[in-house]
This record gives sequence, C-alpha cells and structure tokens, in this order.
Amino acid sequence: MPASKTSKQQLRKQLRHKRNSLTSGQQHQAALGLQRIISAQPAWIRSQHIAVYIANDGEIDPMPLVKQAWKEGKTVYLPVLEPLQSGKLLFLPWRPDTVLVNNRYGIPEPTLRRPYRFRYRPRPAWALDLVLLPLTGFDSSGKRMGMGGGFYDRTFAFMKNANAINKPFLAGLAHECQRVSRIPTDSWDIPLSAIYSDLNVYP
Ligand SMILES: Nc1nc2c(c(=O)[nH]1)N(C=O)[C@@H](CNc1ccc(C(=O)N[C@@H](CCC(=O)O)C(=O)O)cc1)CN2
Ligand SMILES: Nc1ncnc2c1ncn2[C@@H]1O[C@H](COP(=O)(O)OP(=O)(O)OP(=O)(O)O)[C@@H](O)[C@H]1O
Repeated sequence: MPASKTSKQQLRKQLRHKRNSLTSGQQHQAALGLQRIISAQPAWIRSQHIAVYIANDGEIDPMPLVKQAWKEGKTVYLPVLEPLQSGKLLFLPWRPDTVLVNNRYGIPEPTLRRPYRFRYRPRPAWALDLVLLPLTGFDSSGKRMGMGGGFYDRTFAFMKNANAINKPFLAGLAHECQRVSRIPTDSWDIPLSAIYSDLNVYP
C-alpha cells in the first residue's frame, strides 16, 4: 500500500517550512559544511560528470561545490524538465557562461535547443557519475523525500534493473535539520547511495 499520501504531504510541508526558516548566515555555513564533507568523499574525487541543482525553497546550496568542480575540470549538469511531459529530467551541461531561464517552478535551467550542439547536449542519466539531488527530508537509514513531483524517481527508475556499470552514484543533499526518525516509503522510491548533510554522511 502506498505510504499515506497525506502524512507524506504534511511532513513535506513541515520540513520545507523548517529549511525556509534558516537565516542566510546559517545557509552560508551549511553550504560550506556540505562542501567540506562532499569534497573528501571518494565518490566526488573519482567523478567527472556530476549533476547538481540550483538551490531553491531553502534547499542546501551546492554552489561552493560547483565552483570547485569547475576549477577541477569536472563537467557539471543541471536538471531540466523534459518537455514532453514524461515527468522525467534531462541533464544539460552547466558552465559559468550558460544562459539559464526559469522553469515553471521558477527554478533557473539551461534551455533545450535542438539540434543539440556538442556543448549543449544532454547527458543520459545512466552516463552521469554522481548525482547530487535535493531532499526535503531524510532519515538516518538513507530514505529520502523530495518535492513530491516524482521527477527523480521516474528519471532513475532504470537503476532498479541496470548493470553496475550503468549506475550513477545517487547522493541526496539536505540540511541536518531535515532529518526525521523515519521517512515513509513507497514502492517507486529509488534507493540512494548516500545522503550528505552539512554535518554528516548517511547511512
Ligand atoms: N533546486 C531544485 N531543482 C529541481 C528540483 C528540485 O526539487 N529542486 N526538482 C525536483 O524534482 C525538479 C523540479 N521539480 C519540482 C517539483 C515541484 C516543485 C514545487 O515547488 N512544487 C509545489 C509543491 C508541490 C507539493 O507540495 O506537492 C510548489 O509549487 O510549491 C518544485 C520543483 C528539477 N529541478
Ligand atoms: N517510476 C515512476 N513511474 C511513474 N510514476 C512515478 C514513478 N515514480 C514516482 N511516480 C509518481 O510520482 C509521484 C512521486 O511522489 P513522491 O512523494 O514519492 O515524490 P518525491 O520522491 O518526493 O519526488 P522526487 O522524486 O521528485 O524527489 C507519485 O505520485 C508517484 O505515483
């Protein structure tokens, strides 16, 4: 049976409120804490193609890591809502000079221009090395909750039967204050490889 829709929605609302209440000073410290933790992880060090996001709605901000990745010559990608209403995400390269336009949720994303020139070509989800995805909530066993759109769940549903070589390392990012004792789970939830907060690594 699906996890009660209302209990998940209520918890999401509470946790979104919590992260939106952080001050800009707390947000800044959290972003630096996150950078310190992630940049020491083997999964970061060995990854060349890394998907991130632009922080929105109080999400923990991966920007310090993005700048570090650019300096280290890694290629960074942003999620773009697939236009054909598949409910999936495409991953487009994000460089310091990439033009961004707000999507329907008000989140900046690169624009899709067909035919794709090499510099603007989406990278298939299976060919990413590391995916840093935003969480609204998590628990210490590594269960996650997102914004409720199911975008990451649909995009990475292939992970359930893919070979090891076609599996990116999926890491959820959140503020430590978004941890709860137990996240309700549903059959479609994609398991994460790890969760990184400003203070810890889970599970
Ligand atoms: N920074 C960031 N980028 C992202 C995501 C994200 O969660 N964070 N996404 C992750 O999927 C995708 C966009 N999906 C989103 C889905 C819903 C809402 C949202 O704000 N929805 C409603 C609330 C819905 C509800 O409570 O059920 C809203 O407008 O308030 C935002 C983004 C791709 N890019
Ligand atoms: N593989 C899938 N195929 C079709 N629908 C899916 C799939 N995965 C999830 N969904 C749908 O998307 C919605 C996702 O709800 P859920 O509350 O689990 O989102 P979430 O995990 O918070 O979102 P996100 O994955 O964007 O972070 C559900 O209504 C579910 O039916």
